[in-house]
Amino acid sequence: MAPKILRFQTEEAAAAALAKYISDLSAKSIAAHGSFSVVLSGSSLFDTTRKILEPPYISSIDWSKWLIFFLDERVVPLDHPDSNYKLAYDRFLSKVPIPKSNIFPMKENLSAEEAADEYEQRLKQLVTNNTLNKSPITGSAKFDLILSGMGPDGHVASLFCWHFQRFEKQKWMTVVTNSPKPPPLRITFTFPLINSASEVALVVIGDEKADAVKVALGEHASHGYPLPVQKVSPEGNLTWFLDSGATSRL
Ligand SMILES: O=C(O)[C@H](O)[C@@H](O)[C@H](O)[C@H](O)COP(=O)(O)O
Repeated sequence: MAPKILRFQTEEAAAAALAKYISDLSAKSIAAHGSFSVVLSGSSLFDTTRKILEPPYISSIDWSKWLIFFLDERVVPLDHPDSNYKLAYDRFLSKVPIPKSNIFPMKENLSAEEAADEYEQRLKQLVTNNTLNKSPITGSAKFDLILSGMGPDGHVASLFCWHFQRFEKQKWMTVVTNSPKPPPLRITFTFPLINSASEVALVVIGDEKADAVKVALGEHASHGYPLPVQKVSPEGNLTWFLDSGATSRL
């Protein structure tokens, strides 16, 4: 399906639209199957998700039905300043009544390979016991929503331009040992898992993202050696949330 490209004059307007989009999807998913599975990336995403913590959403959303997963994680303890879990907890999860048992961080104190395998097995188990939906096309977990940022180089999750992990076809999770964005050791969803989702929102704010947005969405969008973000093509819907900085080169 063609992506929906939402352009906003200001980051404030993008944040307001993102909060409504998340809230609507939460209500729709809970009505359809009793839960809302949400995958979070890291970094600046939590600036733009801030309005979900404000009225009316903070009290209208049924937080008890949310299930939280992590798109990528740095291989550090969960209370380390570099941890995506810690960032999500500090900026978002600690402020809403999502039951702790509904939050699925990657395991600490394992090697990167062990932690990636363990997370993949845990996701498979959650599909088997019907906690997570399953894609009828790929057989992968089918998340209700993946909320992802994009790096200035067009990376998503920890899938980077010149790294082989972006071509993974089988595994749901993989390891990156030399991330150009520090820290270097990471665990990440692969494209087969990302693209099995019902909805992916790409939240891209600021003019340092404008070049990659131009490559991905511009009139002469490159198809030669696509940026990782250009490989985001979910079974369901893809929605871009962009501010005027990010679209300044379109
Ligand atoms: O581990 C991380 O850093 C993130 O999960 C990563 O994939 C992030 O979404 C992009 O790097 C964009 O980050 P910014 O929004 O800060 O540019």
